Amino acid sequence: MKIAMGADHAGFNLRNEVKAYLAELGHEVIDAGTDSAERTDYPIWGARAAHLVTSGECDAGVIVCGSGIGISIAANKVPGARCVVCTEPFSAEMARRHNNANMLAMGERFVGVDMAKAIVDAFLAAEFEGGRHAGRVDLFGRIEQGEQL
Ligand SMILES: O=C(CO)[C@H](O)[C@H](O)[C@H](O)COP(=O)(O)O
Repeated sequence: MKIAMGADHAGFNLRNEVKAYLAELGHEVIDAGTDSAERTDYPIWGARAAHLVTSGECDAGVIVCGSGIGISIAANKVPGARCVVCTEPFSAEMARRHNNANMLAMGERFVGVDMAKAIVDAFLAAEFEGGRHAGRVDLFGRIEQGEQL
């Protein structure tokens, strides 16, 4: 798969670990930055990674900040992004299966490297189930269009 990555300073080290892991697994990583551990603003990197996914350039995104929260909020402001913050693998699996999540966010201050790898594994292995979930995911798009459901 082609995977977009992004991180702020607080997610920089974990982003690098996960980036190397994804490459080991044979995935192609497009890194939206940041490029150093210098303090920066997470919305920039969450949005840049999200645009790589929603434009179709990448198949999925993995983004990291201190908690995963701020950068996921930023990613979800980009129409078409469905980003979830996960601290354990089962949430990552369910986010794919039921919500067709296309981006995963994690917090370097919350999860260690081994847990992050397990979360990524679960996220990438799971597939959207469609069926009753498809209409609900379609509603996300209608909300983005400004429709009041
Ligand atoms: O956005 C966050 C919290 O929702 C991230 O954890 C940021 O990485 C964090 O806020 C950065 O904090 P810092 O004190 O500037 O390192």
